[in-house]
Amino acid sequence: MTKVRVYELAKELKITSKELIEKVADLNLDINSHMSTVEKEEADLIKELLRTESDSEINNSKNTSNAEKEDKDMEEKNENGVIEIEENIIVKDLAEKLEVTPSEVITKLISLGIMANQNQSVDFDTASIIAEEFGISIKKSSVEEDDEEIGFHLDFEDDPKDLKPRPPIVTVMGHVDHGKTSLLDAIRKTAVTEREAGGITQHIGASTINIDGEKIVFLDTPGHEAFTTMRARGAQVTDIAILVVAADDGVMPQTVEAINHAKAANVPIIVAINKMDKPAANPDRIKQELVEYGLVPEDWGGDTICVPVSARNEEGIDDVLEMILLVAEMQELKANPNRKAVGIIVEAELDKGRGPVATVLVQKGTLKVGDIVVSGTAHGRVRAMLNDKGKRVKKATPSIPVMILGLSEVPEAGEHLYVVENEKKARNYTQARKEKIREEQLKSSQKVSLDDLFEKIQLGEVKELNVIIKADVKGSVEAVKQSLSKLETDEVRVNVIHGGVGGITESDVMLASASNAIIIGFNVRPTLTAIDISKRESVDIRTYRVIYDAIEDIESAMRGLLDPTIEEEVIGRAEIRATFKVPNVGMVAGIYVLQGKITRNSKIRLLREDVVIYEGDISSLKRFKDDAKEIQSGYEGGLSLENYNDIKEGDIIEAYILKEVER
Ligand SMILES: Nc1nc2c(ncn2[C@@H]2O[C@H](COP(=O)(O)OP(=O)(O)OP(=O)(O)O)[C@@H](O)[C@H]2O)c(=O)[nH]1
Repeated sequence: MTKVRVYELAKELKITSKELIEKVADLNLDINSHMSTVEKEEADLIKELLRTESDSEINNSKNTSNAEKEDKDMEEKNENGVIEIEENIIVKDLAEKLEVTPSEVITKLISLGIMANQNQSVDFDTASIIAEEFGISIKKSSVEEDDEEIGFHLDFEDDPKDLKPRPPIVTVMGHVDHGKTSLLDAIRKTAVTEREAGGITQHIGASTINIDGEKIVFLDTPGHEAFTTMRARGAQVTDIAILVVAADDGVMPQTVEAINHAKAANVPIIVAINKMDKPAANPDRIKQELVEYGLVPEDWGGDTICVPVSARNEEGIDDVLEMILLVAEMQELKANPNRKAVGIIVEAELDKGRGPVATVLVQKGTLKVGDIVVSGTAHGRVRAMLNDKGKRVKKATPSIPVMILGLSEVPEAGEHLYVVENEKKARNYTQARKEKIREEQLKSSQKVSLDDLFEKIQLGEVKELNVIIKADVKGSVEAVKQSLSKLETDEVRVNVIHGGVGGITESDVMLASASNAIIIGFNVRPTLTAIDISKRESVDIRTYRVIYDAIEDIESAMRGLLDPTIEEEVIGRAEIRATFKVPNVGMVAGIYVLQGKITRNSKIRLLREDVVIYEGDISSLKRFKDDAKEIQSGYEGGLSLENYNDIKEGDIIEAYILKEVER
């Protein structure tokens, strides 16, 4: 093996032999005079070592500012001072993480008998021994997946062996007045007495109750709206849905909506048959009705748990809680509490004194005071956390809701919250999110619409066309459902996910958005908020007067044969505030324009509770006594319809024009 004399090496390095011997004294190489020899391999390493040393001296003399250094410190270490490194790490990078020079690392490596230069990699075990030598602990960083959206590493899959059971998160849904709020109250009361310590419940959007040492988390906002809003943002927090049905009333439109929302989200349903104290209570009838919607009670051979309760008398509450725990157990709800936290915002607002506050349901990991977090375009350091009893807490484990203080702005409900390593990353993330939002506003959404259905089918992006049907009468809903289910081509089939009677509401639009569905209305119209939201969420709403037209449109769209058509554009809405009978004219409406404008030439629809009762033309439009071409929003006027007199106070006039559109 080739050997190299010390003096030759020193000469090459432009130092004296004595200096060389001093510099490598730590390496225990058994060299003491200029005539000593080292192996060629050792000589190379010494060269490397001394060169990197002089490099880093130059670097150090550049004098990094304190602020920069602090930033860097935060970047590398999490709050416990533990540094995360990958499975294999390049010596130079390891030195940087440990904040030492590469030569210091190489020296330690040589003393371990490992000959590696600064560009070679060492494995985790070696790195951890080296780190220990410098009094620093390191841990293996998990392989993180790209945050699909903007290429940030914010979340990662957990190793199944790290998962621990977590409490279930429950949402209470049901029809108006069937007792959702009362049931939640009764549950809280029961739980409070059982604990014997009555903390005053704070409204933070979700609450935790304790049953014999087991926790259950309830979302405070009953109803499926909040549930669907979150799902539309890609966040599913609910593990179990409690469907409240009043025993004296039965399955009602919102009960059906709730069933369909829960089914669309694949969330198990426990039915609470409420108001059992009422003489008219008839649980068997309720069960019969539930069967029609695919919920077959257990005692009838199905798998839907039905619990009779009286929220008013606090009866049956324990059974509900027991069933929740049972269903939760079957679901095997688990999360890894020992990692950077990921959560979902369930509520957020701007508090006058405290600034932006947000309630987070932790999904994975443990959220701690001091953590640096991002959520949508908001970021910040968690300054304080309050639990649902209003008590300050230092940490929150999976499923536990906490209100956090310290965000830069109010995040949106349904948005994810991630803990990140440092403020720099947090700022970069929110910046990227803001750019992404801008981009999204520019390009149209990916949601399905009849216009691009065929294209999406061809690209293989759509295999099922999800449809929501709303109509003025139940018969139409059924008729359309049946005709639509028959429409099927080789590539695509129609799937009616919800059908109901009444106008198209915000809740329908959110369900459509969450399920990538289109909405079809018969003789009904969307409410103003539903229109706004459909625009924001890019949900395609089609309204028809004749069932045949709808079937034909969808069929054509499925086959890519949708004609270039005439499309309507709604230009405004007005409310009828008074009606007058005018001799020789008929009924005249005193109107107030709510939105947009009404023009003399526009076509109109007369709506009563979002149901279309007449479609036609305007025969006269007036401002005070004069004929008017148009009336703008915020102004009053008079209007009469051509050949139609059945108008009432509170009716809505929707004005629209027809435009030819190219596809
Ligand atoms: N008799 C009887 N009445 C009940 C029971 N549960 C609720 N109620 C009554 O039913 C009415 C509606 O109850 P809520 O709890 O407000 O119903 P909800 O479903 O939350 O109603 P919304 O929030 O309006 O959708 C109230 O007058 C309650 O007092 C019950 O078990 N028995």
